[in-house]
Amino acid sequence: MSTTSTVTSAAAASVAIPSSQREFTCVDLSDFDNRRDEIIKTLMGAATTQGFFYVINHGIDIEDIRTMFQASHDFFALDDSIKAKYPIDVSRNAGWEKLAQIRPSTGVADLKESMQLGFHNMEDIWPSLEDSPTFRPTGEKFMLQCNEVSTKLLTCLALGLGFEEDFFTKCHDINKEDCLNTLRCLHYHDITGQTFPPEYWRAGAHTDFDTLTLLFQRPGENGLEVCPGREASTEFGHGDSWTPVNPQEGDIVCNIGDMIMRWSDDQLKSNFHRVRAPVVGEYQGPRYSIAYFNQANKSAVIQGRTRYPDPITAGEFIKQAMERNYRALQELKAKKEEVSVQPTAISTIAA
Ligand SMILES: O=C(O)CCC(=O)C(=O)O
Ligand SMILES: [Fe+2]
Repeated sequence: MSTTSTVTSAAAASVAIPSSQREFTCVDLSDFDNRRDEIIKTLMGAATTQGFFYVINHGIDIEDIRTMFQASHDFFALDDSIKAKYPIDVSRNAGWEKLAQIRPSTGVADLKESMQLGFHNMEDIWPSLEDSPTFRPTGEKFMLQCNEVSTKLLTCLALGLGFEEDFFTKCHDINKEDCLNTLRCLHYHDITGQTFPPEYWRAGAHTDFDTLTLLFQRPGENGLEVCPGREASTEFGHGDSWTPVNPQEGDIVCNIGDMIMRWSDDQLKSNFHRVRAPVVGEYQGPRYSIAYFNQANKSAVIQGRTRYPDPITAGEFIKQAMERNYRALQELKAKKEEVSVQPTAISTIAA
């Protein structure tokens, strides 16, 4: 398989991967209060270039991460008829979906299922203790832990950009009803022995709509790749150089999202990333990952200082991003009649 061919079609083959090795910065959060200036420097270096970095010594115990993965695994192991009791509600960006997220970079559904969880208005979406005894208590604890790490990072990003230290954290207030922070548990199905058409990915190339994503993955379950540089020269970066992101167990992979890229007048970089569908001969077993998306509260006003001085609420920002996605899918459908694109509400789920 060629690793140098240039693929420019939106439905680029997941097997033709121009790839390169890049080093990702490690942001060490240990001794946070005393090392804050050093942390800000390292973090800003990574966030203003690759937009992807590892966070270590973040304070979440590795056993807590394993416990969360186990709870996620156990939830996804339930029969679909049980999971379907908690269907995705796009207006709340919460609930369960399977083979339903279609991205404009592929035009076909990601090979995955996911369960999204928010902090408020979730009573009918958290799986009952009868259906899944561990999922809710484990998930709620884990979300608080992710929020603590996010608070440290958002504080450093605010200071690094020359804002007051609580500039971002006060807009990501999990105690407010309109908080949009979300935990997404992901399960990429076992595809052992299967070969898919080239446009199929576990997660098609995309940027996240949010401010900051914390991503957890398990050892040996790789596949995440990043294409640093929004200036990616081909459509969705498909023909550009992608780098595998393979963290050590317990490290958090963090990435900058579109919302904070605009807020920072493009200083912080939200970059394309994707998850490959492994091919026969590689490990094609299941892959589990967990993403915690920080998004500013719905009513928070995002206003840049130079390039994007026009104010926009976070709610409106996300609505516009979803509409852009929807339009892009419609255009793709019109352009490629042979690609079966059925944009449903789920095709617009955030990030
Ligand atoms: O599963 C992964 O590693 C990445 C998932 C992702 O990028 C997303 O859900 O936005
Ligand atoms: Fe993502």
